[in-house]
Amino acid sequence: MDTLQLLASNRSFGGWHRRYQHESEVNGCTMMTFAVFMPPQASESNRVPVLYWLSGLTCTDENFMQKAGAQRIAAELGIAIVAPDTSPRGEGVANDEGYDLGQGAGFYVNATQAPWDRHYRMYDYVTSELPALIEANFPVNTRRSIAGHSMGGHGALVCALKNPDRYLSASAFSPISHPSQTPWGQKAFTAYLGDNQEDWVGYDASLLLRKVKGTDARMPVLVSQGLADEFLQEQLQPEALQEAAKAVDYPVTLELHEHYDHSYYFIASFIEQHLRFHSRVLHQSQ
Ligand SMILES: N[C@@H](CCC(=O)N[C@@H](CSC=O)C(=O)NCC(=O)O)C(=O)O
Repeated sequence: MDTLQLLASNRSFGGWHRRYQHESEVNGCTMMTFAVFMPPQASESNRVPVLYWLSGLTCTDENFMQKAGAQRIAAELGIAIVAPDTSPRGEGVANDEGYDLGQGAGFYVNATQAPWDRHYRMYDYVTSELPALIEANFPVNTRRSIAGHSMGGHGALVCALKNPDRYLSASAFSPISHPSQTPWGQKAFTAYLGDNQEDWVGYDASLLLRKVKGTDARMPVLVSQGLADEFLQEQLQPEALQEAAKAVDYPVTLELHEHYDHSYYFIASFIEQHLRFHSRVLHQSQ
């Protein structure tokens, strides 16, 4: 545990919410931050499964933990939740004036373009470095699922689709479903990955889905989308994901909810459903 610096500790529903800072090798950053909710069932003799949560633009590890209201159900279900920051941060880490690029907007990709390629390797961080750190330092097992919101909902889908051996299920609230065709995604991918759109394919969930072959491993995917979401048409386009899933017969369930917007009020309303969805798979006997 000596590589982890404890920033905060709060008792919550019989378990613990804790924030940590550590040095990230893949991001070349001394101040990566993440939060963990450890349910009361967790112990060295009862290691629990983990849901990784990826947040959206402008977020840190704190938005989900403070606003989603996930702890009560995670405590009941015996699931740990790990919420990383949305980018590397600190002096010397490239940034942009816009809220949708740079610190707070890492898009969960490995950047290939200067100046971003020095620190922005959030895909490797989320799929490899962070799980290894969590599994070495906390009473968890290797049963993992992944979920997120907006930029993070899309990140969760990409991480899951590219690593069907590492995750058992995936879910997303209001994901940026087809980022290579929508403004937030195009801005970020151009900066992080360059102008050649062929280099974007591996980070676009709708395009990745279309590459799934009949014999490839599949996992259950749940997507929740509010119909009053202010970003729905311009940025999110869940129909692209739905059509791609249909084309390759992938088990994606898209649920549309009237009157709900893009905010954490929506996430808080349906997080219990998402946690129970993941729990069924995470606790399935092996
Ligand atoms: N212009 C807004 C945009 C930021 C925003 O809406 N962020 C969402 C995620 S959007 C997609 O990734 C968010 O989760 N915000 C944090 C929160 O706690 O609600 C702005 O700058 O506010």
